[in-house]
Amino acid sequence: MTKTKLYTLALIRSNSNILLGMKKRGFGVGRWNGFGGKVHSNETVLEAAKRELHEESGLMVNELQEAGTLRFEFIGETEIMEVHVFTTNKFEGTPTESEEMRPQWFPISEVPFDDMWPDDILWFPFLLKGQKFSGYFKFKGHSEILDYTLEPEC
Ligand SMILES: NNC(=O)c1cnc2ccc(F)cc2c1N
Repeated sequence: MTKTKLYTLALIRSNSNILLGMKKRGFGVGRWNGFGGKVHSNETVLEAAKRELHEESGLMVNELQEAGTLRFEFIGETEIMEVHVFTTNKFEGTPTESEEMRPQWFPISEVPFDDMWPDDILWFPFLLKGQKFSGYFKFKGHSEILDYTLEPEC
């Protein structure tokens, strides 16, 4: 019986740059990620996105734009990850390394897809165009996408 669990993912932009975090430990370690994590039972998805962003990067935001929704299935696991993706270019503070993440700005033209989750190169174009999206990815392990769907959402 599959169970869906809610997660957040925030991508922060500044002019022609995007902020990514090198995951220093745990799930996704060694990859450049957006900032996010699990949604707690006592908070909304938006509250969780703001909390996780601050915990992982030190940045504070008043508002986040909904960018899309991604669902991830991993072969052999019963949990479906439902990841709510947000973005903004309005933030306060300076990106600061945490125990989890080492933040770094990248020019949009130099996003290090080779060192990111393999789905990113597929949906980043929607994010960068401001086109909302919805995707589903079936993973075998953490690096092989067996199949996927990805479409624009109005
Ligand atoms: N910037 N992209 C991410 O942070 C990202 C992308 N894809 C994923 C797929 C499965 C998963 F468990 C996590 C991610 C993820 N953090």
